[in-house]
Amino acid sequence: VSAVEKKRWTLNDFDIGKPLGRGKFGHVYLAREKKSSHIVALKVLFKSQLKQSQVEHQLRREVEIQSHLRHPNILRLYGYFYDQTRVYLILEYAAKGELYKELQKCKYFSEKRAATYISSLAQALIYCHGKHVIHRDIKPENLLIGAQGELKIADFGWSVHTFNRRQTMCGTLDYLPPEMVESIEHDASVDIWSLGVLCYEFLYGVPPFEAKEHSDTYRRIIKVDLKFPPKPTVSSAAKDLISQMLVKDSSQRLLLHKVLEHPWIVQNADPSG
Ligand SMILES: COc1ccc(C(=O)Nc2ccccc2)cc1NC(=O)CCSc1ncnc(N)c1Br
Repeated sequence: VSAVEKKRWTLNDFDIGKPLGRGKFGHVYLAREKKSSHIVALKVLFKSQLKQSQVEHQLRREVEIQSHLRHPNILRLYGYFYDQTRVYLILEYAAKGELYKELQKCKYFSEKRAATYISSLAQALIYCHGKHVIHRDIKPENLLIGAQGELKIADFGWSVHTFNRRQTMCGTLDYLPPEMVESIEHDASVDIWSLGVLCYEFLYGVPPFEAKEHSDTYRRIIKVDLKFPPKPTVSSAAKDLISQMLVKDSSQRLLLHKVLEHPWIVQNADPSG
C-alpha cells in the first residue's frame, strides 16, 4: 500500500463499483485500483461545495493528520487526487459497512460486542491523543466495521490538533459533553465523554440524553441527567464504567487507559479487537 501513497493518481487508475453511501460533502464508491486490484473506497467531494462551506483548509489539515495515523481501528486515508471540479479521497474499504446500520438492525449490542468496540475505540483514541489529535466526533455514523468485524473510526471531518481549540457546533448534540455544549475550552477528555455516550447507546440502543427537543437534550447533558432503564442484559459493571465517563467535570472523567483496565472491559472485551 505504500505505493498507493506516493503516486499521482487519476480517476483512470480505478474501476468504479457500486455506491457505498453518502459521506460528508459527497458520495463514496467501491473502487478497484487497476494495476494492483486493490479494493478501496473512493470518496468524491465537489470543489464547489468545499469552497462554499469553506472547508478546504479543514480537508487539507485532515489529509495531513491522516497521513500520519496508522492504527487497526482507524480507517486509512491512503491518499487523494483532484480534477477540475472534484477532490477524490482514496480510503480503506471497510467490508462490513456502517456500524449504525448494524446497531439499528440489532437494536442493541451484547455486552461482549459493546465492550470489544469500546476497548478498540479506547485504544484508537489513546493512539490519537499520543499524536496530539482529539477526534471530537465519535458517534455511530462515523464508525465502520472491517472484514474481521473490527471497528474502524472513519470520519475525521472535524478532528483537530489539540493546539487548535476553535469549535464549530454542528450535527446532533447527543454526543457533545457539557463543556462543548456550554462551548467553553475543552481537551482530549471530550473523547472520553463521547465514549461513555457510545457505550450507553451500544447497550440500550439509544443515546443517554436523547430528548424530543434540542433544548431538552441540551438541559439533560448540562445536568448529566443519566438514567439506566431496568435491563437484565446490562450489568452493574457496565453502568459503573458509563457513570465514570459521563462526569460533568472533565478532569474527573475516567482516563482512557483506565477504561482498558475496568473490570467490565477486562471481563467482556475480545482481546483480538
Ligand atoms: C478516513 O476516512 C475519512 C477521512 C476523511 C473524510 C472526509 O470526508 N474528510 C473531510 C471532507 C471534507 C472536509 C473536511 C474533511 C472521510 C472519511 N471517511 C468516510 O467518509 C467514510 C466513507 S464511507 C465508507 N468508507 C469505507 N468503507 C465503507 N464500507 C464505507 Br460505507
